[in-house]
Amino acid sequence: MRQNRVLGITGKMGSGKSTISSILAQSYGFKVIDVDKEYHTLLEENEELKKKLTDVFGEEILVSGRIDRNRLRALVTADKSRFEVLNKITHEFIFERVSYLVLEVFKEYPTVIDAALLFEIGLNRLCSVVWFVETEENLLVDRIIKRNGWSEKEIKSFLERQKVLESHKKLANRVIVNNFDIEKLKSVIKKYLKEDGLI
Ligand SMILES: CC(C)(COP(=O)(O)OP(=O)(O)OC[C@H]1O[C@@H](n2cnc3c(N)ncnc32)[C@H](O)[C@@H]1O)[C@@H](O)C(=O)NCCC(=O)NCCS
Ligand SMILES: Nc1ncnc2c1ncn2[C@@H]1O[C@H](COP(=O)(O)OP(=O)(O)OP(=O)(O)O)[C@@H](O)[C@H]1O
Repeated sequence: MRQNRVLGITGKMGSGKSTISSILAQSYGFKVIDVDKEYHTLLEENEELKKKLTDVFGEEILVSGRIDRNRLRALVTADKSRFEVLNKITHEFIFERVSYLVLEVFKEYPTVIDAALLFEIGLNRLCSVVWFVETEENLLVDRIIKRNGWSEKEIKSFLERQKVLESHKKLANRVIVNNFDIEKLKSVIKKYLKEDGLI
């Protein structure tokens, strides 16, 4: 299933995956698959997924017939086992969608898969190289508060869920440290792209 020039970028929420993906798109012509966005589209458009989620979590996750992610988030952050059920249902759909994009839609292009849960979902199987992005915890929480406006409880719940990602660091081909400014990040990206034969 492996292809050339499919770069997986993973790491915790707010670590800088999207920032790196944008640099790769703008400066090096990569196509970007933002897995969170693809999943949000699936929630809007995939009737089978919607039905499975409402069967399990109830009609209370719907607002005007659409899945409301705020309601879903409140429901699962309050209960770990529900988070696991949510993952089990959604990851199958996500894998199918991203595989289609990589293997069909973007097959002629260098492509980035941006996903916090790259290894959990098994998307690493589509990648030729995987980079793990790492940012100091206090910088990370500040950036998420600024960007998402979430409560500290919600952030902690997600970061707790993402502790498992630390063990994925050793599964990646590289660790990118993103504690510095954007210019530093750009120069590191250029170096690693060359070394990994991606440009
Ligand atoms: C919990 C939900 C409802 C929250 O939705 P919301 O729009 O508020 O957040 P969003 O989807 O933008 O995710 C925010 C951040 O949390 C990360 N994240 C999302 N789901 C999970 C999860 N199950 N475990 C750990 N981190 C997650 C995302 O990668 C992102 O960094 C939603 O994320 C969800 O249904 N997740 C399950 C599907 C999934 O695993 N998506 C991640 C694909 S990488
Ligand atoms: N080197 C940096 N210097 C300053 N700000 C940065 C740097 N890298 C990323 N940021 C900022 O930190 C925030 C989080 O970065 P980004 O959105 O790229 O993370 P992410 O890993 O894609 O997060 P998520 O998985 O939640 O989507 C953004 O507001 C981004 O602009």
